[in-house]
Amino acid sequence: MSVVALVPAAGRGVRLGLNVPKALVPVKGESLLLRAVRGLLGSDRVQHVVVASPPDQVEVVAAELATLPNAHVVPGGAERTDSVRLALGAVADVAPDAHVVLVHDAARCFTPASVIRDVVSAVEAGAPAVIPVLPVTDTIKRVDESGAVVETVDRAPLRAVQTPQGFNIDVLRQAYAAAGDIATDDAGLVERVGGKVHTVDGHPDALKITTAFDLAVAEAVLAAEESSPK
Ligand SMILES: Nc1ccn([C@@H]2O[C@H](COP(=O)(O)OP(=O)(O)OP(=O)(O)O)[C@@H](O)[C@H]2O)c(=O)n1
Ligand SMILES: C[C@](O)(CO)[C@H](O)COP(=O)(O)O
Repeated sequence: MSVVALVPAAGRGVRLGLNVPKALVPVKGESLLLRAVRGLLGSDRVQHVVVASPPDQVEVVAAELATLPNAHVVPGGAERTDSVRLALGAVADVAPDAHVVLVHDAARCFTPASVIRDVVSAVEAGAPAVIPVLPVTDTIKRVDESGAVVETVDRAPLRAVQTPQGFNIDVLRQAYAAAGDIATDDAGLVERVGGKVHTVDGHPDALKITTAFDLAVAEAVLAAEESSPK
């Protein structure tokens, strides 16, 4: 029985604005993708990784990951949902004994190993779906079409969702078989088919790099890690 991670990495990174697929953007000389895949395999709880690459960059992405054992590359799709679906389709060949599947954004490459392990452990303990979450720290308002505030939302029960999201593989296959349209959140697809989604603690370092500001934050995180004593 093995754990396989799917890494959607086929996004264009439009909001980052560097004219290169975001997964291939380097931070201190190493791409987000290389860091994300190495983090998964280095957690010691993930045996195989299937990366969904920009379709026109499959060879580039394969070369980027050539030093990592058990990293496999497939062409991704137009939307994140398509990329995850294509990677999920490759699991039967890559890891036929997989019982747990993680879905982890390449853009969350600084996720600590402890979060990856906690997600895998919770699925192995019997949860059909598990997501890492953080409390919402901002004040949240609901507004109308004109932008006027309708109410102040109670943030106590709200959580911001990170990856890796973990699933019993049969549950994720069932959720994707039923998914008709675009959904950026895999656990949301499980909810739609009536599956229970559990949470574990996320981590601030698992931020999704979307904008230039996020990239600057990630560089600061890395610099802090490198300067902290082991
Ligand atoms: N067609 C797509 C779109 C996104 N992703 C991946 O899904 C993750 C989350 O998407 P996001 O952060 O929105 O990335 P981009 O789509 O690249 O960003 P943008 O919308 O700014 O272009 C990323 O790892 C991205 O590579 C993917 O595999 N296939
Ligand atoms: C899965 C996810 O990372 C959870 O925050 C997120 O939903 C990815 O897609 P999005 O386009 O950034 O919403």
